[in-house]
Amino acid sequence: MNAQKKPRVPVALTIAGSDSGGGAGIQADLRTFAFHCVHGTSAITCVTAQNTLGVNRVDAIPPEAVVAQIQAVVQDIGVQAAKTGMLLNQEIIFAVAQQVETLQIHNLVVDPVMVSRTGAQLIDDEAVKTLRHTLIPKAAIITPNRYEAQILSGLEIYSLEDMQAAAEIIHKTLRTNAVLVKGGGMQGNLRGVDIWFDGEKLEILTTKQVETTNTHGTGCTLSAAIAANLAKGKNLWSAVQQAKEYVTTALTCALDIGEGQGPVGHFFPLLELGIGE
Ligand SMILES: Nc1ncnc2c1ncn2[C@@H]1O[C@H](COP(=O)(O)OP(=O)(O)OP(=O)(O)O)[C@@H](O)[C@H]1O
Ligand SMILES: Cc1ncc(COP(=O)(O)O)c(N)n1
Repeated sequence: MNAQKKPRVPVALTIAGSDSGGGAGIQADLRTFAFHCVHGTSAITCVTAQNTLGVNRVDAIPPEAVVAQIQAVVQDIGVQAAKTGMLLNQEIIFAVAQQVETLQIHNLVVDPVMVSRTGAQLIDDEAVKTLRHTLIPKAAIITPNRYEAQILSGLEIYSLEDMQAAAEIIHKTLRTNAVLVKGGGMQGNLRGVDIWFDGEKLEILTTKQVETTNTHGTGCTLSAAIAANLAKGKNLWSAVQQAKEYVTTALTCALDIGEGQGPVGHFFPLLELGIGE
């Protein structure tokens, strides 16, 4: 049995960390998969004690346990797409990259989670190196935010031109199939503008800017939505465009909970249709 076994419904796998506050990580990914009518499966890499104010503690799951979760899902259920989020350390990254290769997991979205929006470093320096060399080259697309794109490209990013240059450098030096540099961390009217580059097409993705500080989990949600769309058989460019629309809608429904940055509202668009009241 391999990753391509066809189930009745599309299946996606998230390989990521748990966020106790429910805003990002595995919790955001599974809600996003469900909203897209894709069956969500998970391999948990670490457990964070976190809320809207920040990350208080992180406990790693042993790499063998991460591998066992991936194998349990893929060997029985099969997955049409997968995403990675917070992978924490180089042992986990290496183990995940090996499983992607061995189990032939296709349609892989790598969200190279390194620094959270609250400024917390979420992965150590050795792990960044391993991510570059083992997992990133296997991805259909990688989705760095502004700060991650700076680390991966070696450029300081302040303008649209900087974002475009970073996307081109990342594509060239890391040999990725496609890259989406996300602009949630940009200032002024660049906030929410993303850059796509696949070696041929350089595109600027713009949607309406949402005036909210409740943006926790936007990156996780975007990459999970891309994976969900790929699991449903959409091509990469359509998957990205539709995921961008979804994250914008979820942002307009962001939740004002906690004292810090609240999460996006994954299912709250349904309330407008009178479902879930
Ligand atoms: N205020 C906003 N208005 C519109 N779109 C936004 C806004 N903030 C973020 N986005 C969009 O959300 C998506 C995620 O980008 P962002 O740069 O926030 O990722 P991130 O930093 O990885 O997210 P996370 O907070 O999960 O780590 C992108 O498509 C980005 O353009
Ligand atoms: C488990 C986990 N995964 C990813 C993020 C990044 O999300 P954010 O930048 O919104 O904090 C996070 N904070 N926690």
